[in-house]
Amino acid sequence: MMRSCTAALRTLRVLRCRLEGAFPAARHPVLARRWFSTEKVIPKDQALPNPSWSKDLRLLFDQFMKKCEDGSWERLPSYKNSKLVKEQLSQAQLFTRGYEDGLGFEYVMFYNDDEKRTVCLFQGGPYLQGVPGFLHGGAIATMIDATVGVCAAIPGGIVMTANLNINFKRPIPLCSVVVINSQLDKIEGRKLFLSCDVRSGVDEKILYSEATSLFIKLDPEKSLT
Ligand SMILES: CCCCC/C=C\C/C=C\CCCCCCCC(=O)SCCNC(=O)CCNC(=O)[C@H](O)C(C)(C)COP(=O)(O)OP(=O)(O)OC[C@H]1O[C@@H](n2cnc3c(N)ncnc32)[C@H](O)[C@@H]1OP(=O)(O)O
Repeated sequence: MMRSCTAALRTLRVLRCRLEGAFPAARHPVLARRWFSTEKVIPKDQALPNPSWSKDLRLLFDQFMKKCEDGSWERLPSYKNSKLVKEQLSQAQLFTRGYEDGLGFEYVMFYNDDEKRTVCLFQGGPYLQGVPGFLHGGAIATMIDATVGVCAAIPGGIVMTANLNINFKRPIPLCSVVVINSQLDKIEGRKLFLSCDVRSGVDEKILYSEATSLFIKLDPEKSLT
């Protein structure tokens, strides 16, 4: 337990250094305060298997962890209640991480720096229902946004979604596992263009959705509000 906490803290410190390096956040007054508070962090990595994960999600997770062994891919940890926010926002947490295990968004992301790709393994739980038996389109859009967002933020620093275009081709059964595969296509000044597809987990035979997106690197001189 002690060892895993220390390892988690070390990973968090490394991630923070990487984010600080990648993000000129220190120069953006509002976001820097929110993201890089020096308050003690209480880590709970939710991007790790829990009992709600299906056999397919576990299998894909294990396959990607194998790909991490040679360093080409890395798993991106997630921290609930990680005190990345100041006191007035202490109730705030990442939208996708606000559910009990298995009920909402269960996912883990992996990043490949050489290929500028992010893959998200996602299992959408029963609280994400839209049409009975299927995932709500907003939940799918959320996970697409989160995946391409991470794919943009790692090379791009502090970015926000300016445009997200999704074609929903097939409905995604509730509680099934899908693979969201995103890549950075091009950078033009502050603009980052990304694309992604969503396919059925394990066999990847069913193409559920396709999306393109535009992320904009925030200009530290401009106010967000
Ligand atoms: C991504 C998160 C990083 C955080 C990482 C930290 C921890 C990781 C943990 C979790 C990660 C979770 C990831 C979640 C991702 C979720 C991301 C979001 O959902 S963001 C919320 C939704 N988006 C918004 O609310 C943005 C609202 N819009 C704006 O605030 C602004 O429009 C702007 C996007 C900031 C851009 O404004 P700005 O003034 O800076 O730029 P300009 O308007 O001057 O435009 C610059 C350039 O871009 C062109 N542009 C702008 N918008 C569009 C558009 N919609 N379509 C096409 N082109 C656009 C504009 O024309 C300019 O072009 P040019 O320079 O050629 O003239």
